[in-house]
Amino acid sequence: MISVENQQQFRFQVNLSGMITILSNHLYSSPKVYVRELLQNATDAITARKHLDPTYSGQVFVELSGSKEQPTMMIEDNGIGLTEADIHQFLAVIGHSSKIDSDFLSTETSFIGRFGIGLLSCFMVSNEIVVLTQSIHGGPSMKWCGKPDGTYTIQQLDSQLAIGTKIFLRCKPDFEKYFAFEEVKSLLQYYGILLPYPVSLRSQQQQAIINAERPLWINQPELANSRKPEVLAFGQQMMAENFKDFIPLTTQNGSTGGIAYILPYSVNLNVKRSHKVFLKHMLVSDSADNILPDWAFFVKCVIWTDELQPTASRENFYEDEKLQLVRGELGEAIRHALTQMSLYEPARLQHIMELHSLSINALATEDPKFLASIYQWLTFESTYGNLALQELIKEDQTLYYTNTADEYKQIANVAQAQSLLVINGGYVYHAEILEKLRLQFPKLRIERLEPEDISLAFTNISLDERNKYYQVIRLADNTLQRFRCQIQLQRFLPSEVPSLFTHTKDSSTLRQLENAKESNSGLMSSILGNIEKKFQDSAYSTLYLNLNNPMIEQVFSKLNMNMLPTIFEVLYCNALMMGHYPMNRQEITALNQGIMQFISWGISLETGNGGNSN
Ligand SMILES: Nc1ncnc2c1ncn2[C@@H]1O[C@H](COP(=O)(O)OP(=O)(O)OP(=O)(O)O)[C@@H](O)[C@H]1O
Repeated sequence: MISVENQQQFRFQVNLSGMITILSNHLYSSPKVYVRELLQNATDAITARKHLDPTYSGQVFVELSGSKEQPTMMIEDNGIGLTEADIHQFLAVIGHSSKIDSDFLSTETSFIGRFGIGLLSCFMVSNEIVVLTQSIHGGPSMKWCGKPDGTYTIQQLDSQLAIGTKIFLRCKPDFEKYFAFEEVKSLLQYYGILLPYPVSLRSQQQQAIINAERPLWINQPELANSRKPEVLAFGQQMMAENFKDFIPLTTQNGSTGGIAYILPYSVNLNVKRSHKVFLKHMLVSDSADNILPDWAFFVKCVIWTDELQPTASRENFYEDEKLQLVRGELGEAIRHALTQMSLYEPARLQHIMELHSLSINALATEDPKFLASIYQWLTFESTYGNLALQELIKEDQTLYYTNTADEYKQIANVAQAQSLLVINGGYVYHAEILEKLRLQFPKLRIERLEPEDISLAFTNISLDERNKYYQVIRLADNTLQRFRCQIQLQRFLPSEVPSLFTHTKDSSTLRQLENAKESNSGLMSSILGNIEKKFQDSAYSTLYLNLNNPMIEQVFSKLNMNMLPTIFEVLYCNALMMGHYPMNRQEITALNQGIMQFISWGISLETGNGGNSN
């Protein structure tokens, strides 16, 4: 064993160029972010100076010069500057930031930077970073020169500079486009459009003011409603979408606010959420996906916040309690605005709901209060057409709804012809919403309709008819017994529908078990077989045959008894297909044999042999 006295301590060595490769390949989305990091540092330096003198007004100046082959950039701020000690402590130590205490995750800060790595992003576009700086705390002006191999030099300047910092970058070969005037201008605008102090850009030939006007409603989103054209134009500029409507957002403490622009087209639930977020006036992300509740996928937001913590890549925010609170409150602001619209601007709400029913429905299933305030405007497919619930309620009858689209398809024709109001609950969230409404508002008379309930609207055949067709009904029952299906001869509308298949819950379970058994073998199949036995006695389905239908009428009154078993089997299989029920092996075989039989009858008729053999 090595004794403690013999142990030697070493320091980790950092391979800076390796780290830069990691950062540029995995942390930063593009070399463009060097502009963001420089602008952020300048902003933080101005904020730090403002802490000492709140009346101080900051400014940032960017200059592009050098030759076409090797352009250079200089960014100058009149912020707090750095002393020689600051340089050694912060500029030259990777991962050390002057902007935060050691326990940075729990500390609130008025600065954007916090990780002490942002400046390294400049090495993506330059092989040298030169910093000239004069601290507000006095001391000589300093020059620091850092290289990507991890070496740096530091020297005192002979002359005294104005308080602030100038950073110089010389472009690496092949990165010239990141130093082009238009590119730098658009990057500065992209990140710095909302900065509260002037940012300007100059080259030998051109100059530009980056953030000429800062909208008034940025600090007071409630003002946005009275400046609609301006706010919509801002949305167009920010997100290149032709928005028509928006909802201003603020949280209770006022530290986060923004504009939720309503997307002018429908989107599906899986659409990528991407909101633009400004942190302390600087754009940090244009693809933040965790700042609003999931249901709010019908809005694209511009958010500004002073309180959230960005991740090191700046592309998203830490999932902490603060973010959860902010997300909840921003969601609440949208919900509140929609509820207010339901009271005072129903047409506006209706328009939004038509475009974004999926999102609104998702919210309605989550939130009973919201559901209560907007349910009248929810639109459903029904046997009376596509109508808002308030129209359907006016009909003054029970609102039946099916649980699935298949159930609806199966009974819609019949229900329609009998003026029965049935809603298709098969769309995403619809059955869930109707069930919630049923429990929340018993007065609305909403009922779940099982396919077997539809027979309530059928007319029984007369006693005479029953006697007349007794033999045929028995034969039909016997034929379909092997499918555990019973026959009901009734009259219903529309008369074009010859038959209708319905089944009980047990029968539905049994059908699923049978199908599962067919596609499994061995042990699994015998387990399923045992379960199946439990349902066999109670699992009956019903095939309603419609005596109003001329073909059924003929089947019962005119046909040769020999042909009937095949006809009933095919009618049964046809009704299954119409109801979109998967068929088992026995049923498919019956259908095949039936079709063959019909073909052979057809041929016999053609050749004059009659059509009554089997
Ligand atoms: N323009 C500037 N004025 C004054 N100090 C600066 C300036 N730019 C950089 N610094 C100093 O250099 C340090 C390192 O900067 P860097 O951008 O690497 O990290 P950061 O801004 O602290 O954190 P982050 O990595 O989150 O951006 C800063 O903490 C700050 O002390």
